[in-house]
Amino acid sequence: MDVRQFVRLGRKIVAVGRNYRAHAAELGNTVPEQPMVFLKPTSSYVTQGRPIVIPPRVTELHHEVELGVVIGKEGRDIPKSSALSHVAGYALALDMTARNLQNEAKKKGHPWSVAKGYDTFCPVSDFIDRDQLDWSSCTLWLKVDGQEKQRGSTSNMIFPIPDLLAFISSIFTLEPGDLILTGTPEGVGPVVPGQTITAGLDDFLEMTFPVVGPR
Ligand SMILES: CC(=O)CC(=O)C(=O)O
Ligand SMILES: [Mg+2]
Repeated sequence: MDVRQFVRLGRKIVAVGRNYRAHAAELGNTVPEQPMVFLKPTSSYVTQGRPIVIPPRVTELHHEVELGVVIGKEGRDIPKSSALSHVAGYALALDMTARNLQNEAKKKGHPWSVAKGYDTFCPVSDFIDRDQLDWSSCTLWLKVDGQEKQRGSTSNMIFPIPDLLAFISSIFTLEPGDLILTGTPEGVGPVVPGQTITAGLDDFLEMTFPVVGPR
């Protein structure tokens, strides 16, 4: 299985919010008592070689670098103890967020689908086989025009991957090709047309996406 397959197969993108204390704090949010889950459409996928597009209504587009978990085996009500056997591998992903629209939605108690769901709002790296990565302690980093904005270790997740898969599969059947976004560490911030985002996992993987304005 490689990234083309999970993008093609990808039935769901299930994202988790506020899974790092320092990120919840930087946006003035409380830490959730159970994983906070939302969906992004698979039409938001974009792979390297294509740009992230800022839509006209979006006045503040934020980067959120996240570890993505690619599901390899179907499961429902998966116990934590066997959750990792459902993982085919990983991908680095950006949960691009229209923060102005998310802030409006939060005030009104509306869902985040619009703020999180535009085309190109889920840039992803190549697929990483599960044997190649220690998911429990890898470093996610992100630079804008070469300047570091985010750096955090997956060891700081409030809900680690087995807990996330157990919780999410109590709601949705997890299917091969699903991508789980595991939340972002601190340092989120805006990007504007003309900038370039580079993000990586330790010095093991790197991906680059230019940012462009409305088309
Ligand atoms: C405030 C958010 O957008 C939550 C989120 O997506 C996260 O990664 O945390
Ligand atoms: Mg996020």
